[in-house]
Amino acid sequence: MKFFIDDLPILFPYPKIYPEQYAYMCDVKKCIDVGGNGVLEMPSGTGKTIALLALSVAYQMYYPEHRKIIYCSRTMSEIEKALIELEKLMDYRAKELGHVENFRGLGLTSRKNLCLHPVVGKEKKGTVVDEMCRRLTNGQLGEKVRAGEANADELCSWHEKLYEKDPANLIPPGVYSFQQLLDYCKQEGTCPYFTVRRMMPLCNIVIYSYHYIIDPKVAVRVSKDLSKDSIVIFDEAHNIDNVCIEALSMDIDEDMLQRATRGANDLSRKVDQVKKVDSSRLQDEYEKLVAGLRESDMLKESEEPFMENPILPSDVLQEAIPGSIRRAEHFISFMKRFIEYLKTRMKVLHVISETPTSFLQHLKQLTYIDRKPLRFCSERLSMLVRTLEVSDIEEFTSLKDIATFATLVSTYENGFMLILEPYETENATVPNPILRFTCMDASIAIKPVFDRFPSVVITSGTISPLDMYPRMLNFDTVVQESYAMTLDRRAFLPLIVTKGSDQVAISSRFEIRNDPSVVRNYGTLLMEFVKITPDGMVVFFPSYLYMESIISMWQGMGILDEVWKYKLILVETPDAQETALALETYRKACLNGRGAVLLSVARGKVSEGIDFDHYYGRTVLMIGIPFQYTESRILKARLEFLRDNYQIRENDFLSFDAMRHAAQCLGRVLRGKDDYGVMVLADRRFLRKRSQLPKWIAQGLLDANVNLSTDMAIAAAKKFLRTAAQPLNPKDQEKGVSVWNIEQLQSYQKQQKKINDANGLNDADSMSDNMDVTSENDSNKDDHKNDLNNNEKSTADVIQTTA
Ligand SMILES: Nc1ncnc2c1ncn2[C@@H]1O[C@H](COP(=O)(O)OP(=O)(O)OP(=O)(O)O)[C@@H](O)[C@H]1O
Ligand code: SF4
Repeated sequence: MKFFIDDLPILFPYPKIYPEQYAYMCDVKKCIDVGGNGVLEMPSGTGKTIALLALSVAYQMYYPEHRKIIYCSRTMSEIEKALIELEKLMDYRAKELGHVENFRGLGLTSRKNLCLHPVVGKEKKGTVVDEMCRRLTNGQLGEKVRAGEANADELCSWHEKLYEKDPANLIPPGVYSFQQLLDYCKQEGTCPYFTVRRMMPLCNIVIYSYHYIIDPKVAVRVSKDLSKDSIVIFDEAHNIDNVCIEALSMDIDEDMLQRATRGANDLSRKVDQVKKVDSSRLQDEYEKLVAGLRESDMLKESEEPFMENPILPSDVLQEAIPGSIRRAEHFISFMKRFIEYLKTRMKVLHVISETPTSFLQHLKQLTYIDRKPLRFCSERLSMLVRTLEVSDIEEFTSLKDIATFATLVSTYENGFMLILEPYETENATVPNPILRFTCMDASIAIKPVFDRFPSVVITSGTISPLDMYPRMLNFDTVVQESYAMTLDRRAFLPLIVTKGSDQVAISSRFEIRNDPSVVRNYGTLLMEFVKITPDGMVVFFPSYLYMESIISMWQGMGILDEVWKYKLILVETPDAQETALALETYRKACLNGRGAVLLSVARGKVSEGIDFDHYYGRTVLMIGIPFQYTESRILKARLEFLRDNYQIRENDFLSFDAMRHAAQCLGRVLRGKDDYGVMVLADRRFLRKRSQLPKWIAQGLLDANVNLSTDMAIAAAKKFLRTAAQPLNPKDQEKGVSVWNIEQLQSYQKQQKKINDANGLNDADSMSDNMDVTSENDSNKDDHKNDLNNNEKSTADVIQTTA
């Protein structure tokens, strides 16, 4: 279908468009036009991806600036999905335009997923693959090989092959899904990972994970050459604040310190060896440092440093490396002293929470280590590894982590905290200390993105309340919208169940969550829903610990035996492979008619990106509200920070966070307009939190369907499932309610134009007013009284799951 938004011709690869897609595209265009940021919440399964791609590609190809598109998503499967949609779009454009455009669209994922090396590619851990690859692509070694001084076998041939190709055309124009990229590179004998990395400045669109643009350690290497007028899109951005925080946080444990000591000793031995064989190398490095040269001045173009500076480029000191760490042996003993200091700090048996400033003061008192040289630790270590021409860099991973920590702790002050936890759990008696350097301010890591790129669109199916993101991430918006879902039939049935059939209130509140009557009522709810749900059903718990305890209680009550009669029971575990196996079995059981119920946790892998479309998910049951573990010290520190600095109250944040994850779980079962499903919110407290649901879910929640008991919910769901299972009437679609053909779209546009002319507005402006779109400001005026008391203690592993 071809249509215009203002003067921009859009080629849309489907014969029909959903009204919300059109409204969404108008708003995205508005953001790009005025060079501002947008926060947009679009219902699940309403074709957000293709709407974003169709609009941004049209924009890029039509206007002379040809602004590059940076599309960031969350998981590899989502990136792959976007690449496939992009391919579909470009095929359609070629058909409509009568020629294939000169367009290159590539996706980037980690080396682990793209490596073709027969040995490295088999490694399971991403960090190991990265380190091994760095050794095989070492720029210094490459030079020696080319000069005939080293054996070519020590390098990766897939990487070396790239040097034989035209650097401006390592891969011909086109859109490549990951599979197509791998196939092409296999055929050419080139490395897919570096093909994409090197072609990024020449791509029209790059689709990759947020980390590549947010995490300074990666962004400086991968995204530094992207042009400044690029259009940046963060899709599935409901967790973006956590990604920002993780980028600048790190944990140190005793094992890491031991390995760092070994690394420092090895490095020391290497220095001695080099001194004996070729002392001029170290002297040369020293002289360069005295002359004020920095690592960036010494690296050759094709060379990558051993480690990137973990801090934001704007925070890197533009000064010479301090004299005290210029000599290799001085630097190593400096690092050793720092590691020993950390080891003594770890011996404390009570929790310590301190600011970076007080940590540095204490460090100085005990060891005379100054802040300044600490700031240069990561760069200095990277230079030394280069000078020593070390190739077994895996040995120094922990030392690298300690250098990263040194640089971070000495650079950042506000918005950061150090928390030393001597015991893993509250009841543990054997110490297992962890020193956590935690960032509490998500706006720090994302600031360079907002500073550098004029248009940043943050979007997801669940980011209510929308004004929370601009506050937490500290940016201004030009558009902030939440779209309702247009439907020509009821496609989903949200139900709030607050009590069992015996009228006992149900809730996962800490005080009552293990009460046998509550557990039994939750069990009965599950049992009854299992009986009436066809095929697949997904159940979400607030945490692994609660899930385990409730499952064992259900087992004792005979509930699981009853469930078993109707469906296969599968459970998500923290182990990714086990969960993948459970999911595979689940799908098989849904396909062959046995039906299955998957017990999983909110914030877990299943809730964050697995789609249960059609018969894979007809009911989603949310047992309790997935609040974070409020006793976590990191969370407490962050809450305090948000309150003091961004005036976000603790309870507002906790309930926003819980509800975004609950909504994310609910959205799993509705994957398109022809899909249907029941969404059960089983907790008394959902009554008060109702207004915090995304607009599209709240819109489907009728007053008659809140505050239900189990039997009432079952009656409502039974009726709904019976009606929704009837075949779709194609005539319904022709009414122009939930889909528009071109005539319906044009007639809508004409009507809009008339209204606009009368009001003196432009098309896009009025779209929101007429599309049942709300500004979040008025949809979330909820009172969040006494919430802290109600917030629950779940488990620390919820936090781990999130990480
Ligand atoms: N106008 C349309 N007509 C028919 N199918 C469409 C249309 N737009 C999108 N689709 C299809 O609908 C499906 C769902 O789209 P998509 O996965 O992009 O949804 P989404 O909004 O990104 O969902 P989520 O954000 O929850 O992942 C896709 O298979 C897509 O190809
Ligand atoms: S260069 Fe490419 S193929 Fe070679 S080890 Fe690294 S990721 Fe693997």
